[in-house]
Amino acid sequence: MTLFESMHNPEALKRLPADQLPVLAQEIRDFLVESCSQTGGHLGPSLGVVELTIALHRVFDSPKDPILFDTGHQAYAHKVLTGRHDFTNLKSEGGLSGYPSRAESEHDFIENSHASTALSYADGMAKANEVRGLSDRSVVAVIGDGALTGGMAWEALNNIAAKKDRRLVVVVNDNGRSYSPTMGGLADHLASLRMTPGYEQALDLAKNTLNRTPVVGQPLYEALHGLKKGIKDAIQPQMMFEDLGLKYLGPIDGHDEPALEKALRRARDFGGPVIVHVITQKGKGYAPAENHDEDQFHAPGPFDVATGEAKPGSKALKWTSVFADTMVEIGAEREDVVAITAAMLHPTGLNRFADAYPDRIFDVGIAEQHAATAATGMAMNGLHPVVAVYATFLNRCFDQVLMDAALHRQGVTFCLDRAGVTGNDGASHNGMWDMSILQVVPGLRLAAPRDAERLRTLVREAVAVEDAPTVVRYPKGAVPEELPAIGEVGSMDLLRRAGEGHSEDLLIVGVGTMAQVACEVADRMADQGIGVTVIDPLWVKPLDEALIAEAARHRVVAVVEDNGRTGGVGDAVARLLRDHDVDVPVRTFGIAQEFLDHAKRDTILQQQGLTPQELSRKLTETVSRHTEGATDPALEDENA
Ligand SMILES: Cc1ncc(C[n+]2csc(CCOP(=O)(O)OP(=O)(O)O)c2C)c(N)n1
Ligand SMILES: CC(=O)[C@@H](O)[C@H](O)COP(=O)(O)O
Ligand SMILES: [Mg+2]
Repeated sequence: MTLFESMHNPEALKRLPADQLPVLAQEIRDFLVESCSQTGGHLGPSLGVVELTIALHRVFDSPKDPILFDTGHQAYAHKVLTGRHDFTNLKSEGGLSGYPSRAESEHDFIENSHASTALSYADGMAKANEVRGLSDRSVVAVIGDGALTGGMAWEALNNIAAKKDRRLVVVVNDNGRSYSPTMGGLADHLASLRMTPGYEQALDLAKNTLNRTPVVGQPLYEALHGLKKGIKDAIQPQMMFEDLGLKYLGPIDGHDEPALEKALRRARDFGGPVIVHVITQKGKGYAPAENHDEDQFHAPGPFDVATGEAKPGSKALKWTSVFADTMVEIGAEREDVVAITAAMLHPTGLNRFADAYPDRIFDVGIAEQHAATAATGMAMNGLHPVVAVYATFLNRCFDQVLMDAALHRQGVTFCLDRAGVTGNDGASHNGMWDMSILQVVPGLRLAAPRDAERLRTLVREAVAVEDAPTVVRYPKGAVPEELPAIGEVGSMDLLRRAGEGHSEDLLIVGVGTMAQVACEVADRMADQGIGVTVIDPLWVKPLDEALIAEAARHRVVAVVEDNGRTGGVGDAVARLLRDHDVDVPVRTFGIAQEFLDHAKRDTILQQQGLTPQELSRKLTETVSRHTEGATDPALEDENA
C-alpha cells in the first residue's frame, strides 16, 4: 500500500514519520496530475498547496479546528488527506465536487466557490468558539493573494484584528497569481514581503543561539525581536498586517513542510489572531503547470501528462471568443469604450481587448463591487465602460449595479459570461440568478443573445446606451448554429410562425439560447398539427409591448429561459400580460429555484426538463387541454 492509499483521515497523517512526508507529497502530486489529466480541474491551485495542506492537517485537529479554504478550488489535497481518493468523476454527476462539500466530509465547511469569504466565516466561527467557551479551539482560513484583493476579506480582517485574544489563524497562500499575476497595491506589498524571505528563520536562528547564551540571551532576543519590526518597517514596506493589529509570521517557504509546521504551531499557540504569510508556487511540481504563462494550469481541461498539451477537444467557436472579438472591433470604433475585469482577463476574453488597447483595460482584482462603481465613475467622466464578469459573480455587486450605475442613470455595460447552467462547478457557479435579480433594477436594460450574430449586435446596442446600465448575458461553451429570424414582431425576432392553415395555438417566447430549443419544440409540435409561433425578445428587459397583441392571438403562451424560474423572464411576461388584461394562460419553463448539484450542463438541462422532447410533451398536453377548453389548476406550475 502506498502512503497515499493509507491517508484515510488526518490521524493517519499525524502518525506518519516526518521523513515520509516528502514521499507522500510526491504521491499526492502524481495522483492529482494523473487524475486531472483525465477530468480537468483546478490542478495548479491544488499542486501549490500540497505541503501546506499536509502541515495544516498535522498541526490542527480538523474538524474540531475547522480548516477553511477560500474559493475552495485549491482543496484537492485536503480531499485526499481526508480520505477521498476517487477523483474519477471529479466535477461530474455522482463524482466528487470540485470544491469542499459538506455532504462529502465533516472536514469540509465552505461549499461555494465565490472568493474572499473565508475570513468572514473564520471570524464568525472564532466568535462562536468564544461565546461557547471553546476558546481552546482554533479556526484556520487559507486565503489566496487573489482572494485577498476582495473587499469582504478586509471587512473580515478589520473584525478579526479587533480582538487580540481570539484564536484565529489566517494563512495567506501567496503565489502571486489569481489567474494572471495578482494586481494592485496589496499584491505589490505582498511581493515586497516575499522579497525578504527568512526573517522568521533569521530570528529563530538568533533566538536559538541566544537562548543558549546564559544571562544576556533572552533579553537580547527580546530586543532583537522588537528590533525585527523596526527593521522590517525600515527595510521593507510598512508592515500592513501588524499595523492592523495582527501578529504576522512570515514569509514562510510554502513548500518547506517542516518550516510550515513550525510556523503553524506558533500561530496555533499564539492565542490570538495571526497571519501566516506563505509563499507558494501555483502548479508546483508539474513543469507544464509551473511554466504555463497564462494561468499556471488554474483550471485546465483534460491534458496529456507528458506534455501538458490540452487533449483534442471541441474546436467550435465559443461565446467568449465572439465577445472578445466584438470588443476589439468596438474598441477601434469607440475611443470612449474601456473594459474592466475582476481578475479574469483571459477567462472573459478581455485579453484580446487588452492586447489591442493596453491603456483602456483595467483589472481591479477580485473586486466586482469596486468594478461596478468604478465603472459608474468612469461613465460619469465621459467613458463607456464594459465590465466583463461571470454571471454568478454579478451577484456580488448587485447593490452597486442598482444604487450606483442605475440610480445615476449611467451608461455602463455588463457582459455576463457563463450565464445559465454551467454545471460542473456546482451550485455557486450556475449563472441562474441574473435575469431574476436584475428585473428589479429601474431603467436597466437586459439582453440575451441566441447565437453569435445576436451577441455581436446586442453588445453594440448595449454600448450605445448612455443613460442606463445595460447587461448582455450568454452561456459557457460553444455558440450554436446561427438561427436567422423570419420576420419581426416589434423589435423582437420572429423565428417560427404557426403554419398556414394552423390555428395559433401556442406562442413560445424563447430567451437566449432557449430560442433554439423553442424552435425544435415548434417543429415537433407542428408535426402533430399544433400551430406554434416562436419569438426571441432579444432584449428581455424591458419587454417590447408588441408582445401583448402577439400573445393575445394565441391560446397558450410559454416562456423558456436558462435562468431560475422565480422572478425570471417568464414571470415578467406573465406580469406584462396581466397588466394589459390579456388572460392567455402563461407557462414558464426555467431552472428550478434550487442549488443544483454539480453535473455537466446537458445533464442538468435534461434534469430540469429544458429539452425539446420534454417541453414538447408538456406543451402538447397543455395546448390540447386549452384547445378543448378544459383547464387544470395543477398545471399552474408546469415545472413543479
Ligand atoms: C467573487 C469571485 N470572483 C471571481 C472568481 C473567479 N476565480 C476563481 S479562483 C480565482 C483566482 C483566485 O486567486 P487566489 O485567491 O490567489 O487563489 P490561487 O488560485 O492563486 O490559489 C478567481 C478570480 C471567484 N471564484 N469568485
Ligand atoms: C473557481 C473559479 O471560480 C473559477 O476557476 C472557475 O471554476 C472557472 O470556471 P470556467 O472553467 O468556466 O472558466
Ligand atoms: Mg494566488
